[in-house]
Amino acid sequence: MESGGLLLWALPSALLLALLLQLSPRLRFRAKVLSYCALCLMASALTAPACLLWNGGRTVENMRIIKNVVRSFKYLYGLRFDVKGLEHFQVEGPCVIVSNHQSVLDMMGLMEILPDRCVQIGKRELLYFGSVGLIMYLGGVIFINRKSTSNAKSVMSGVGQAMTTDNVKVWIYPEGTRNGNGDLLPFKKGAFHLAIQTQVPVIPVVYSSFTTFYNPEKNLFTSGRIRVEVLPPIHTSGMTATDVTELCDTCYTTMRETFFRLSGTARRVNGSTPHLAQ
Ligand SMILES: CCCCC/C=C\C/C=C\CCCCCCCC(=O)SCCNC(=O)CCNC(=O)[C@H](O)C(C)(C)COP(=O)(O)OP(=O)(O)OC[C@H]1O[C@@H](n2cnc3c(N)ncnc32)[C@H](O)[C@@H]1OP(=O)(O)O
Ligand SMILES: CCCCCCCC/C=C\CCCCCCCC(=O)OC[C@@H](O)COP(=O)(O)O
Repeated sequence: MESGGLLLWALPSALLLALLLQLSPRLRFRAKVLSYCALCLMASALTAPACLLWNGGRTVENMRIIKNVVRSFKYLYGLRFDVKGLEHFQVEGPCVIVSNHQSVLDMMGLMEILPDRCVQIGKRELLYFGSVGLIMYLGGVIFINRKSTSNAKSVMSGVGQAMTTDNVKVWIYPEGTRNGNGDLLPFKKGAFHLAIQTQVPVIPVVYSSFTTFYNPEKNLFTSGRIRVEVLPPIHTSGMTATDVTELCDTCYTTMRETFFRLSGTARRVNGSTPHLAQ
């Protein structure tokens, strides 16, 4: 096609698309989320060869490369992180880090503060997200089958051994799924079993609510500021399987209080009308 003809089609199409994006908040929201997914896919495809060349294959060392790439994404989406308590990551040896999980945007918050030699536990399905699955595999992400408790448990006990022999930290989202409703879901216990089985500290990390700048129900995806707090380690030496529930409850209560404080929002009591957070 001649360049004049191309211009005749391309220009009005671009203008029409821009107009549609302006008119429809839903379309604008979807386009922005889609752009995030495309960015992740593209960045992963470009970073994977660098990981292979630099470190030769699947290793936690690749997380440093991934982290440096992902940390630049926040500028594209106007997101800023105010981080407190990073000194609590300075523990000797392995630990289990637990944090709240609100959306796919959490990857940016994760990479903002990810300590060295730290891998995440992720659902098995992520492995099939094209280049994103590949980069996660290369970074050493541990994939679990959430549909099979026995499989998840046996993978987790293998993780425990690797943590101590390879001096690796593990990052787990104890809610077990994304939750953007302005509260925390009840915690699953795998992270706390792992910490007690390996006798390593649990370090809770809390991200403030995204709801003021990211809310799929309201087609909202704007720039925003996220407050992050790394809480002091909870030591597990001497704890046994009978302490799992108490450890899990302590973490949940502390993280939920911190979440409401950081978000400056209301506290829900048994799903009822929220009371103002103190
Ligand atoms: C360069 C550009 C890059 C672009 C960006 C791309 C990528 C960036 C790269 C890397 C980033 C990766 C980030 C990955 C994030 C992934 C996020 C997720 O996928 S979250 C979902 C997956 N994670 C989890 O589910 C973890 C939390 N879940 C659990 O801990 C669960 O307990 C479980 C182990 C999965 C099991 O769950 P299930 O529902 O099946 O059972 P229950 O929890 O109810 O437990 C039943 C029963 O078993 C006991 N239990 C649990 N675990 C253990 C254990 N390890 N040992 C012994 N017993 C265990 C539990 O206590 C229950 O018993 P009881 O009721 O008696 O207490
Ligand atoms: C050739 C295959 C093409 C596949 C296309 C896949 C498109 C998606 C591409 C990129 C998305 C970027 C996602 C970054 C990683 C997000 C990790 C994440 O947040 O996973 C969610 C998981 O914690 C919990 O899942 P659920 O809330 O239980 O659900």
